[in-house]
Parts: sequence; C-alpha cells; structure tokens
Amino acid sequence: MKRVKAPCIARCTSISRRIVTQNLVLGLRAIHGSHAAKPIIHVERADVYHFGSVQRSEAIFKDLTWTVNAGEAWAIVCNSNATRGEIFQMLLGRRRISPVPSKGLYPFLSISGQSSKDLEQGAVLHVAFASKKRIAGGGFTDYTARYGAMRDQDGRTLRDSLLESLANEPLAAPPTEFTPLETRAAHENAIPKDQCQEIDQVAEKLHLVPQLDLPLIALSNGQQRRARILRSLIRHPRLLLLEDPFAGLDVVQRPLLSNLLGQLNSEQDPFVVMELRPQDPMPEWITHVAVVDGQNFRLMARQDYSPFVQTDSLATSSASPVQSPTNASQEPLMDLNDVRIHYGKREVLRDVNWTIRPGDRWWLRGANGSGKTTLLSVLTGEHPQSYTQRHFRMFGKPRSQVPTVSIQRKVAVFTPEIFAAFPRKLGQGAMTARDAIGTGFENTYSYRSLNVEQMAAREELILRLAPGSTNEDKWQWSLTPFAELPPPEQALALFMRTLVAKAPILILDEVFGGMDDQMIKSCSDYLRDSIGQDQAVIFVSHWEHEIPWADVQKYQLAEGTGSVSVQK
Ligand SMILES: Nc1ncnc2c1ncn2[C@@H]1O[C@H](COP(=O)(O)OP(=O)(O)OP(=O)(O)O)[C@@H](O)[C@H]1O
Repeated sequence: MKRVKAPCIARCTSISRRIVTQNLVLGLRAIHGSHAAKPIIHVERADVYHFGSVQRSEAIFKDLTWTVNAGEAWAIVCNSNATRGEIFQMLLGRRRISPVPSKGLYPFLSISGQSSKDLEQGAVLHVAFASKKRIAGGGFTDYTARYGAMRDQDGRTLRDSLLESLANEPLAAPPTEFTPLETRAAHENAIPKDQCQEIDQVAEKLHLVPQLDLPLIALSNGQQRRARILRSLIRHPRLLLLEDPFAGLDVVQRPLLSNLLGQLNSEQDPFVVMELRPQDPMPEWITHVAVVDGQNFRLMARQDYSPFVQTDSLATSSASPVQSPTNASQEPLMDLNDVRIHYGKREVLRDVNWTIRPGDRWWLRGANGSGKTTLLSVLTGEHPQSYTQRHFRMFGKPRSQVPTVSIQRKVAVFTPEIFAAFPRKLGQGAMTARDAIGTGFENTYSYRSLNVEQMAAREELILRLAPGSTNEDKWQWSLTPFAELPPPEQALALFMRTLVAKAPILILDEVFGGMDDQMIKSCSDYLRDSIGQDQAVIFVSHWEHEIPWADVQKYQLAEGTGSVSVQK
C-alpha cells in the first residue's frame, strides 16, 4: 500500500470527524424525505434564459423537456459554440428556468431544485476544462513557473491540495434512495475513516498514484485533468457533470476513464452526465444522447445518434495532401543531441535526438506525462535547462547564444498552457480578437501597434479563417473583445495568432482540442494548403484524425522513460 505521510493522517482524522457529523445530519434528513424512485433531472416545457433577459426571443433554449432517470446514461452533444456548456450552466443554477420545475430540477435529491442549497452541499459537482471567459484581473498568468528547478518535496503536492479541498469545501451530499446500501450505511456510521486511504484508492482508479506526492504545478495537462476528476469524486457528489472529459487524454487513458465513468454511473454513485464534443467517439455505455442545435434540444436513444462528424483521418479526406519538400540538405532550424531534462533525480527526458528542418511536418506523440510539453519548452527556449544542454543548436547557433526574444519571433506557439494563460481582460485595456491575433508578431501577451504590412497580413488571415459567412461578419467578429468569445473561438483566435507572422517554426499543441468541427476543418485546410513550404510545423495531438497531413513524420516519446524513438 502507498506510503501515507504522518501529517496527512492527522489532518485526515480531523476532516473525517467533521464530515461524519455533517453526513449524519444531512443523511438522515434526506433518507426520511425520499419516496419512490424519482428522476435525477427533470425539466418540462421550460424556457431557459440568462438572468436579466426577459424576452422569449432571448431564450437560450425554448420548450426544453428533459428527464434523466436512474439506470440511464446520458451524453450531451452540442453542435453550436454559442450554447456549448449552457445546459450545465442551467443545471448549476446559473440560468433562469421558466417555469421553475415544480418538483425541483433534481427530484431525486428531495431538496428544492434550483435553489443553490443542494449545490452548496456538494450534491452536484461540475468539472469543466475549457478556460473561463475571464480570469481574476484578466492579466497574463505565467505558465513557465513549472519549468523551474522544482524538487518533488517543494510546493503544494496534489495530495495536499486534495486534503485542503476536503477541509475547506462542504462535501458529502445527503444520501438518497439511489445511494447504495453500503454507502448509505457508511454515511450513517463513521465514514470516511481515512480520507487519505480513499484518495489513494480513487487515485489508483484514475492512474494518478505516482503523481499524488508531486508538486501540483508539475502535473502534465492530462494528469491535471484527471486530478480534477479525482478532486470531485472524493467529495462524493450524487451527480457529476463532466464537460469534455476525454479532451487532452492519451489513447490509453481515454478508454480507462470512460470505463470508470460508466461503472460509476451504473452503480449510481455518482450519476454521471457528460457533455462531449461532436467529434468525440460515443462511449459504449451511453444509453441516451441529447443533441443541442441552437435553441433546440433533441433527445434520442443512443442507437439513433449518428455522429456529426466521422472520426476518419482529416488527412486522408484531403484530395491533395501537401508533401513535405525534400529538405535533407537544408540547414536545420533546431538540432538536439542527447538532450536531458531532469528535476533533481527525476529524469523527465533523456537521449533526445531530433533535427527539425524547414518544411518539416512533425507529429509529436506520447502518453500523458511522457514529456511533450517539456520538450516543446526546450524548443521555445523557455525551459531554463535549455541553456545548459551541451548539444542543442537553434537557427545555426548554440542555444546559449540565441537571445530568447529572437526565438520568440521565430517560433510561434499554441499550447493548452498559453490558451489558459492568455489575458482575458474586459473593459479598459481589453484586447479584441484582432488585437489578440496581432500579438503573434512579437509573440507577446499585450496589445502592440502594427505596421501596414502586419495589418494587411492579419486582415488576410481574418478574412480566411474567422467565423461568419460574409466579410462583414468576419470583420465584426474580429472586433469582439477576446474575453467575450466562446472558448472555441478564443482557440481559433490564438491559432491565427500563431500563423500571422509566418514564423519559421509553428508549434501547435492540442490546437484543435476546444474547436468545433467546422473550425477544425478550415484550420486543417489552411495548414495543408496555405502555410509556407519553408515553414516547419510540430503538431501535437492524442487524436490521429486531427493530423492535417497524410504524409507526416512521427516523433514518439516513450511513456515514462523519456527515451525517444523516431518513426517515419
Ligand atoms: N517541475 C517539475 N518537477 C517534477 N516533475 C515535473 C516537473 N514538471 C514536469 N514534471 C513531470 O514531467 C513529466 C512530463 O510532463 P509534460 O507536461 O512534459 O508531459 P506531456 O507529455 O506534455 O503530458 P500531457 O499529454 O498530459 O500534456 C510529467 O510526469 C510531470 O509530472
């Protein structure tokens, strides 16, 4: 069994005592109130609005009727950017429902539905991964701190943060008639005896045990996503709402997580409702699908659902895939020999040998935590250890002789970290979509004025890729404050930011992760047909169907070891 730190046990015990008292009170109240099986979610012929809107024409959804019963497994698929996530916002009490459901939004909780009381008690938990529209203060957050010389014992670990969230947030919703008998008994007696033990158990199911005692900041993107699900599960919600749970997960983790969620839902502990992207494969265990098209909400049995897009390779659907030019004689843009990155004794990358030349099209692959982001931070010069590599040349010079500002102009980057960190200020000093795109010339994060040529390059890109059917629509879109755009359109703007300066190297890490099908198609077409033959592209994705080129060189990071093999 996993080693448990002594302070952790002490903290666990006090947390447990508090939870036990809370659960006894809440549990008895809910069990007495429960009758026959009641729906989990129930809305009937309701219109859904943002708070403050009154006109029926302003409704987000009209005539919404939806019932989720125990024994069913629901997925929501939203085909429109404007309404993505809105169903969950409604379920979280952040939208006005008219008329208010007479038996509450969650009849199974036996507590008045739309009041935030049951939500506060942790009965319904929501895990979303798309960036919030705006963040506190709206400024840029430095995502490079994790590349610093952090040792395993430094900083707040994942385990610390889980224990803190248990201590600070109310957990353990009241048991209901669907709560399994053993769980109900546990609620009534003295549960949970050892929160630390439970953290270990749930972490094992999510394949996160090795990460529990790592600094939180060190977790990779896919590890962080699973850690957020872990954080929710240990709080014992009765209903778990998950938005895009499979985005950013590698090919091994996706089915493992899907199986776990299917099992939890079938055990009704908790019930699970997911919102999936149209391009996501539908898990086997889903029995019902709700498709959101604009204001309409179409309900269907799983067998009647036909995916909006086929998950065939985008590359093979192209009539004329662009071939990489024969470029072996060209001077390398980047040349890495025996690159090694380590944190104390923890070796994240070793023996990395990679040559990137003009015109290359690379697909960088590897499991969650295999070191892709770390390797990219070496290529962008952001990783402090990029200076100390003995054999790392960029643009014909040793890395230590190339100023970071000059690298920023030559390497254009989109990563989930940049997407999350990009400033989302509103009001005075807010950037519009076109301002955000323009920051790509200097690869900065604040507004810069552009020269005439730069403005022309930006306009061309906006007319080609912005949403909208007319040039006027596209122009108007570009004037929208960046922070006001739905997350998929923010991703599109940051994709354009990467393209605008026609940098010699483009790094596109999970760039299509938050986009809708139409955007993916037009961005993919652009990458195939419109980027320069001399530009090199490094494309990172866990989804083969996202790769734009039929003819792509593959660079594989082997899981766990950081050793590298090259496949062509
Ligand atoms: N400062 C640090 N200290 C210790 N370990 C670290 C640190 N930063 C990263 N790591 C570890 O390095 C490994 C590689 O992380 P990285 O983010 O590069 O993975 P990745 O391949 O990009 O994963 P994902 O597909 O999930 O994005 C992870 O196991 C991570 O926990």
